Amino acid sequence: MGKHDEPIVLEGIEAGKKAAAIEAVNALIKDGQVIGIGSGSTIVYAVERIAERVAAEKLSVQCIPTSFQARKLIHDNGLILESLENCPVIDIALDGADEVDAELNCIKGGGGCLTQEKIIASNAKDFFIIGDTRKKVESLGTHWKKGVPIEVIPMAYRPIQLQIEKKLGGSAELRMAHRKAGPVVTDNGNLLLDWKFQNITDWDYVNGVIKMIPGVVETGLFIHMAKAAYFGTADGSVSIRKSSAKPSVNSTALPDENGDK
Ligand SMILES: O=C(CO)[C@H](O)[C@H](O)COP(=O)(O)O
Repeated sequence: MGKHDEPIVLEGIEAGKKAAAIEAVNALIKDGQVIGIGSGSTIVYAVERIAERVAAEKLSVQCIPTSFQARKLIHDNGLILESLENCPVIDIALDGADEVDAELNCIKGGGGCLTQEKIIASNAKDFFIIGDTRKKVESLGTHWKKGVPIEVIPMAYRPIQLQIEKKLGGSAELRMAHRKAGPVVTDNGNLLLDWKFQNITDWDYVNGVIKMIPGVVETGLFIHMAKAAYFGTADGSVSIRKSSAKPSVNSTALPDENGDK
């Protein structure tokens, strides 16, 4: 690929993110909902579309952020900012992902916001992923080579690194900041390890092992949490990967292959 090709490729990826975000917001957002707002670059397109629909259709929705970035996004788009204190039950959470496997298990936390993202997703009646088609894989780790993000209490980062490597192999690297000396510090004042793994098939087991290590706050493994994932391509087409799990009573109806509910 020549250097002049790169902007075209990037434009295509952005077009895919935007297509997925718009399709999901059009299909899933309804008047009166409490909405969990994820973090990253794809969610920006979703929030912009929610704001457009709120203005055009006079929708009344309340938004709960998963990060400093999401909080500012909600504010900057003129949407109503809420909290889990006031709205402990969320109707729907929308978020990006770093990778999504065939069972809708996700790696999240590339942007370092995994803990609040998981709190919001786990308190939502339905959790949906949006992303460009690079994120759609059969098994985790196919394209995403940066590892599983893990948020840890600062004083414990070194023993946690050693325990993960001893119990599960691979390498757990402390995430370092760019344009600031030292490590990345999360919105919660903690540090991040990126665990580079090999040959993992049982993600539920792995998630449990990591979570049991004292000092681990949360992992970026979102196992059996998402109801569906919307993947967009550069030409604007969107495919939906749905969970095979039985929907809950309050669950949002999904379009079928023809786009019908
Ligand atoms: O988990 C996340 C942040 O913690 C993001 O949702 C994930 O990294 C995907 O980001 P993007 O939409 O920029 O590809």
